[in-house]
Amino acid sequence: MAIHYKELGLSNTKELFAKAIAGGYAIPAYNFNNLEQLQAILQACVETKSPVILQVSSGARKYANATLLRNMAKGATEYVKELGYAIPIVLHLDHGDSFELCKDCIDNGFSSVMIDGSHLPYEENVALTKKVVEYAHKFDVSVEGELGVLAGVEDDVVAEHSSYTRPEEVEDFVKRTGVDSLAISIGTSHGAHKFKPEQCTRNAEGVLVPPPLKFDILEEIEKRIPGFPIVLHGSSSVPMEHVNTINQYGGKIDAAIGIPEDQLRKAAKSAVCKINIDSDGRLAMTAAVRKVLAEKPGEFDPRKYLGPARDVLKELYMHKNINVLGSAGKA
Ligand SMILES: O=C(CO)COP(=O)(O)O
Ligand SMILES: O=C[C@H](O)COP(=O)(O)O
Ligand SMILES: [Zn+2]
Ligand SMILES: [Zn+2]
Repeated sequence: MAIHYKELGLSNTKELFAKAIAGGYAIPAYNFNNLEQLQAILQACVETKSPVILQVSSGARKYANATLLRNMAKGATEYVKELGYAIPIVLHLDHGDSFELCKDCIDNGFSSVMIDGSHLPYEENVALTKKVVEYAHKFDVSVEGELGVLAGVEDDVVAEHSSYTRPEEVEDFVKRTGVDSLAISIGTSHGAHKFKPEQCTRNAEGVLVPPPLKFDILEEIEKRIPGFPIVLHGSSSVPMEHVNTINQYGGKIDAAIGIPEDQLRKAAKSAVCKINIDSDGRLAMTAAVRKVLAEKPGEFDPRKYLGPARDVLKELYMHKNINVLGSAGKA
């Protein structure tokens, strides 16, 4: 039996994106796979009064189970009320790769789906995206499409092979597919290794600074589809603090480089109204777990290491909402 997202108390992206573009901020899209990540996201967003997009990848869906996830999302809308403030919550499928997967999510309470046909030839991307939009819109579910390929996970080459979005395609794509938002490629990429050290310069403090995002392409896109909601994937900043903690306590993560916060702040002020962050949360949690386990080798109660990890994660998300995306106070 199908369940509509409104029965779960969720929102689609329509109004949230319109307000974010008009207000010059971006809505956080945070991935979750388990209870502690969900708690951290919701606590941070309630405390900062920020709307939130809960992102579920197909991998997360397999990991956590579709039925449990749907009930976690229902629980989320009740939990935020218990915490004292009913922020708008979107449940979004991240990187949907087929019509069937998108349909299954729509039938199971998702209020938004991404159909990622960016790796397909243009006409096939249009056809697949249009098919998802036609189904989704019958149920008032939002759809994110993508043009341009991000380096990294999307093409199996780490941070060197990307093809930027071609501005001359966006108007035709948006018109013919009917999508509600468009993910673009302007130099971000997935994971914790977005650039090679050789691509970076060093600032006065000796910190590696990667090449800037392609804001000229973003501007060109905005000119062609004024006021249309734009999405940035691969927007983790890879905080050195957490990478160093991981390495200090037995981990080994080399040459990790993310998107500097000032670049994201600049993007959030534009038509970019959804910013995807997953890796930073993974790093923060891993750092906290490693620290506790290293300092307390006798500890074997998962609450004693996942609890502190949840607190570090919450702090990270609060920082993003307040200081980077500008979504704090907008719920
Ligand atoms: O784009 C993302 C999820 O869709 C996450 O990107 P990061 O790997 O930079 O966190
Ligand atoms: O874009 C990818 C997201 O970070 C989700 O990653 P995942 O497929 O490992 O769950
Ligand atoms: Zn993609
Ligand atoms: Zn992504």
